[in-house]
Amino acid sequence: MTEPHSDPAVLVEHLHQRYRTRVAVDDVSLRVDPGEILGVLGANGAGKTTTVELIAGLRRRRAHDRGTVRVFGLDPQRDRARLREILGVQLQTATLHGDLTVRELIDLYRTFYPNPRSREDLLGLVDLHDHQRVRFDRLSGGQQQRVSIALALTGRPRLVILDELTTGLDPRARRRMWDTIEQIRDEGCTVILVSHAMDEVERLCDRVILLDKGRVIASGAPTALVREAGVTDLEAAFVALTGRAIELEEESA
Ligand SMILES: Nc1ncnc2c1ncn2[C@@H]1O[C@H](COP(=O)(O)OP(=O)(O)OP(=O)(O)O)[C@@H](O)[C@H]1O
Repeated sequence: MTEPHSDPAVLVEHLHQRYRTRVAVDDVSLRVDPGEILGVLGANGAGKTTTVELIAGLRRRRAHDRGTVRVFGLDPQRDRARLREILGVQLQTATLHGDLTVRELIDLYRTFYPNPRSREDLLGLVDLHDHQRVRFDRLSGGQQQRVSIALALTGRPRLVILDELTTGLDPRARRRMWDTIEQIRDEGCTVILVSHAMDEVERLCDRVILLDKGRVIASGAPTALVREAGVTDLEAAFVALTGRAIELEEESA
């Protein structure tokens, strides 16, 4: 592979994160180039959420947590305010004001950014025009998830981090979200996608990293990983590389 020439969107070097005695992230290094979609794969407990939350500046680092993270040159710990202007995050545990309607939530988020997407645009991206006057806490789980994706995209982020983009969405909504991700990538947005869904990763991701017990055990284009593992699809490559199916819980250390 030739060396990319542009400055990286995300550069992670020798990242470690420990919770008491448990090592969650163990010497992870990765690079995401502008406009790329990077997939982060791994079994439950592999360290995916910890890694992306460190990139997003959402986990506190202590002196013994080694390694560096840069997002468009910013340090997520030190440059929080500037990072917030260029980063959109949809996380597994989004906590939103449940008593606001979809429309009110979007309008609220639009006030946080200097050049937000229009409400109409956001409702269209996640196909929620018909539910804009419904309170968030009255929506189905899948609809709530689509709202959190819209909110992540409100500020026209340069980097968006999506944790379990389409888990729990019906097939039509999944395809719609895939189109949305391709659309924002075409607009120049860089995407990190944490996923267990191999069809989604194969369709969307330029490259993937495979985490196992906090370490990167493989990385590359989905087709290259499949070829290297000598199998026919990414799911089989995952099993060949980790020795287990992606749905299985990692045993506690
Ligand atoms: N706040 C925390 N305190 C203590 N341990 C934690 C904490 N967050 C994560 N861990 C542990 O760190 C390890 C990595 O967790 P993480 O949530 O990053 O994994 P994951 O790959 O995102 O898993 P999943 O697919 O289940 O979301 C796990 O062993 C988990 O139990």
